[in-house]
Amino acid sequence: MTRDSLTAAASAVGLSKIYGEGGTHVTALDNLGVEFLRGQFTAIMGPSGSGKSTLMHCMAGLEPVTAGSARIGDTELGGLDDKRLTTMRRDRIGFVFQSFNLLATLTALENITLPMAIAGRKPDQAWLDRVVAAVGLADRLGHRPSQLSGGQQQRVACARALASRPEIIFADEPTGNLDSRSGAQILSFLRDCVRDLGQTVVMVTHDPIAASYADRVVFLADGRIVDDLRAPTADSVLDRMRRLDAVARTS
Ligand SMILES: Nc1ncnc2c1ncn2[C@@H]1O[C@H](COP(=O)(O)OP(=O)(O)OP(=O)(O)O)[C@@H](O)[C@H]1O
Repeated sequence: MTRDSLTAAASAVGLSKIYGEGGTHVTALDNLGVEFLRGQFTAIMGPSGSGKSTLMHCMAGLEPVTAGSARIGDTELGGLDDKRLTTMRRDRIGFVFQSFNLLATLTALENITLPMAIAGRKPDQAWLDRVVAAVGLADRLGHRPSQLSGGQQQRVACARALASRPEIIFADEPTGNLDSRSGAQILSFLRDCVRDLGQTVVMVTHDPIAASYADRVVFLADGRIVDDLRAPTADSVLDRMRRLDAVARTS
């Protein structure tokens, strides 16, 4: 079986998102189609305002779509009421944001296990040990966020996203607030989770080096997918960005 014959962890068909109405409306996503395959690390790139965050928010059920379909696995998000959407996000999706969103009063371990505690689920201890070892935080589990560096805090946020073995992790510029060394640790970690643990990760980034950790880069412009690059390197990503920029300036 080739990787491309794997099933989609998330998919969009004819996805449109329009903010506002009448003369002030903004078309953030324009009849977009995409599949994010299981066990792959996909980066989403594109100029500011091209719709990257909107795409991720619609795919994660954080924003309602205006038209078309957004699915997690076989589940059509448009068909879920608020309660089912909340449960689906909690049970099937992991999130990593630019601001780490950790609770200041909880320890690293409590932050990691909080979503499962809220869901009333017991963590799989062997898996949790593996995740904690993979993020290299075994000796920091009793620390509170203020006692951790930015990179360590983001590693806690990654471990929290992974703890419940979600079907897909959405990461919105996870290295945006980190120095390059801490950023490289997070990116290596996400890549290893995909390669070694079979995790599916979709990450928005502006950084060609960050994108080069992915298996695939999807480029957005004006709410549409305009390019799709496999096995990216920082150079090949930069090259595509320059080409797309040149096309945008002449059109
Ligand atoms: N809540 C909102 N209300 C109105 N317009 C919005 C809203 N959120 C986003 N937009 C608009 O939708 C378009 C796409 O925004 P989005 O944040 O998805 O882009 P992006 O590619 O993630 O940008 P950036 O790289 O700057 O974060 C932009 O024109 C933006 O101004």
